[in-house]
Amino acid sequence: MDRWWRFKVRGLDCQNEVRLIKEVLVPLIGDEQRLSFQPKHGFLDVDVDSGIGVEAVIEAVSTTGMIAELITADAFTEDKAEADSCSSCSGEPVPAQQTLPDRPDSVIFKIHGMDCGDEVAVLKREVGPVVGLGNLSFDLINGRMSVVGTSDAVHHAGILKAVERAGMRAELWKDGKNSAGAQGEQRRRRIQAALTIGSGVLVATGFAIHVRASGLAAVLHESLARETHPPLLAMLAYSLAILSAVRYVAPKAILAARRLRPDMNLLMIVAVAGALGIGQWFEAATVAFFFALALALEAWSLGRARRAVAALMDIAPDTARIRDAAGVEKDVPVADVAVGTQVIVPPGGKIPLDGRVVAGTSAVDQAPITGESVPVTVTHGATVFAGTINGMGAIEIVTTRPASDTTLARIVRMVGEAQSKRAPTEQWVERFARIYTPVVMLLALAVFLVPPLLLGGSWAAWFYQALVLLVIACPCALVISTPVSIVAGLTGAAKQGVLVKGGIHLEMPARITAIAMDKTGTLTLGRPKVVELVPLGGRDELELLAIAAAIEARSEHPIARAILDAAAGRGVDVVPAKAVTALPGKGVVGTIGGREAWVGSPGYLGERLGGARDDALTLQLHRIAVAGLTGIIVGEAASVVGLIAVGDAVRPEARQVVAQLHELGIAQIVMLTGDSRAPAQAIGRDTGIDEVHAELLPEQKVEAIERLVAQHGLVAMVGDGVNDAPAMARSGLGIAMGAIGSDAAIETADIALMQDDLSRLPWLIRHSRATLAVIRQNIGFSLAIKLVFAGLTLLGMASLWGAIAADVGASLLVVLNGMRLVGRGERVQ
Ligand SMILES: Nc1ncnc2c1ncn2[C@@H]1O[C@H](COP(=O)(O)OP(=O)(O)OP(=O)(O)O)[C@@H](O)[C@H]1O
Ligand SMILES: [Zn+2]
Repeated sequence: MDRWWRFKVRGLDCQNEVRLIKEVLVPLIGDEQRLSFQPKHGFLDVDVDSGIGVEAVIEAVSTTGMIAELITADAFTEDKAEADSCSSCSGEPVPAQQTLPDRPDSVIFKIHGMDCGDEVAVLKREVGPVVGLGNLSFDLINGRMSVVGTSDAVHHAGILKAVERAGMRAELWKDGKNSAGAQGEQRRRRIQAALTIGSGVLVATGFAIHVRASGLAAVLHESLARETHPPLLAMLAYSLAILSAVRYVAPKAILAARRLRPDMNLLMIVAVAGALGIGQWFEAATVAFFFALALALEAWSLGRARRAVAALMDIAPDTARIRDAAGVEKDVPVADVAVGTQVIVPPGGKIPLDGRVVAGTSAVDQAPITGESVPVTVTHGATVFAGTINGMGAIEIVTTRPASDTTLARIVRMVGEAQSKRAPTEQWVERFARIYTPVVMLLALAVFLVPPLLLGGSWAAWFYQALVLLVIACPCALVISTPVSIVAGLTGAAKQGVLVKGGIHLEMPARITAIAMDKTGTLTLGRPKVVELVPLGGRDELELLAIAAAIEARSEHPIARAILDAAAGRGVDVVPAKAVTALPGKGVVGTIGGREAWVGSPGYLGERLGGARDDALTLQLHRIAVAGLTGIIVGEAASVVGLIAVGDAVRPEARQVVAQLHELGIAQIVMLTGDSRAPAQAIGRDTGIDEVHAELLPEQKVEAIERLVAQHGLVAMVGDGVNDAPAMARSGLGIAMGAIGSDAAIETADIALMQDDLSRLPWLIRHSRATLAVIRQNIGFSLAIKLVFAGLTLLGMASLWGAIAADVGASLLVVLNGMRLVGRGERVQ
């Protein structure tokens, strides 16, 4: 099996889809071994010898609603091409995952009534066939659904209809808070809340009348034997309570019944009807009320999570102060400010848009984005971000982004979308609930039939116990707890300047056993300086610098910047070289005055000189390496012009962070670098790194990651997200540092640390573990409550109202427990 077709499958991004594709393909080719998946990239590889044609694969995949596209007929050349293109590209690597709504050809709908994972599943079922499942993505927090590639109105109508079939209402998304739709949504929520409260009051009224007439014991479930009804007035109150409570439940229940997919709405309606059937008015009314309360609670908790994300967005002002053509200053809405507009930011004001400083100097507090409150000094040319707070100096900026696309707007959008990338525990809970509910329903049926038939129990009594079991079958607390905890965890992280791009990535840091770190810019500050100039072959220092700077003039490498700074510092006139080519991981070559010149690593020197040795040079290089510096060799044609020793300071927090990571149980911390062995090892010793891999070419970094993954399983790769993109993509979890100014880093990484500060790394691991702990507590607690009531029921000791009250109580507790994660970071610094 060495020849593969590789398909890019739109919509393939998690194990669920892998299963779907396997279901359709395995019967066609007979052997699962002939398929391999990389959900992270959306790749599906099919063995060429599996006896199936390309068309057949595409066709089969399309039946799942996803779209497969053949991208290459040979995985090996493709792998290499990918590594090459990423390592040699100087600027933007291809983002590993495209976030759907960023695509210009996508249309976004606001979906009214979409508040939980269930509804997303229904929408996928109804809308998926209309537009292709792969084109759909959901943002539960903001109630948004985006569809790729629908520009025509006919299609829109079809989508709106499909959403209606799913029992919800869609409208085109409009930015801005007060669209008619949002108001309608608010109105619906208010009505729902009012009906729920009304229902509660009516239950209490009915209860009071009922107790006065029949006594407390009779009301609370003692009256089964007697064929008495509550007083007429109490019956009226109970009926009204039930009607207002089921106003929003009944339509969903009917939908579920029609589709033969029993869900908790249907369950509740059946329980209420059953209780009425045996004359248990009080119980029927309490069940209806408490269930409405549980739904209101779910909507409220999601609303709170929504507001927490919206609060992030609110930190950017609505207006910007610009100077118009006549030179008059005026405030305009940020949405109307074009890119390239000059904006005035007063002292103490919030920066309205991303931009570059063109006048003034100030200290900017970036805490709203990075979570770090130490101000950053900005002057002419510095980049500033919407939502950050200007210090004491007035500055003027030229905007570089429209309001809808600022760094902050992207963060908010990504946190919103992160939610729809389901975490493993979330998927587990959903699968569990799908099995749990029907099983308990069957158990209820057994409880109803078995004791009266076989043991001579009373029909009415056991029918009642069966209803109790039906109520227990409702997985409310269980289903609500995980998404709420995850949204809270994502939001809490975002508030600390840690952008986690999916529920799935929020659980991973807790589980990693090894971390690979890039050296330059990650363990070191990434701002190398020229420490020493060693001219050789009769040249002087300035000649050496002039040649090196000429070659480096166009390079973006940190070493190039160091050399150019040194040249500028000594007043060297830099004439950029011609025909400059970067050799990733090795150096740079070009021509100066018609002669070839180069700058590069000792390894590259070896390549140039072939077998020839130069003892003086070797000695100098050794001396530089022992001092922990990086030796760069400058040459012209076949002769060496000199050496430049470059030093990059280790981050002050690096040592402590590595120690903390060890304490957290990360067994292996590995440094990957293109630099020479000696300086790399010096830094490794300084920081307490376990293992140093030096002199790696970019593609060797990828191989090193693959080896680590094979050895340790889940490995995180920490880098800058730009040069390290290929290695990050191969690791289980790509973490980019200092991402605030780099969109490429934000796009490629699974987790982006906005600040340029390593200490967020142990924080992230602790946060991830705290999130997992909360989720486990919640799952354990909800299941325990259910077990207790199931036991009580089998003993004939439970009551309907007790079961439902416990359910609602449990829901409330798990929601509150999950919400703790939003504010968690503020205490742990
Ligand atoms: N523009 C350049 N100028 C001079 N030397 C270079 C240049 N680019 C690469 N090199 C040489 O190649 C080596 C490896 O470069 P590479 O960019 O792979 O790693 P690095 O940035 O030094 O370290 P890290 O891998 O930790 O980021 C450098 O140490 C240097 O010796
Ligand atoms: Zn419930």
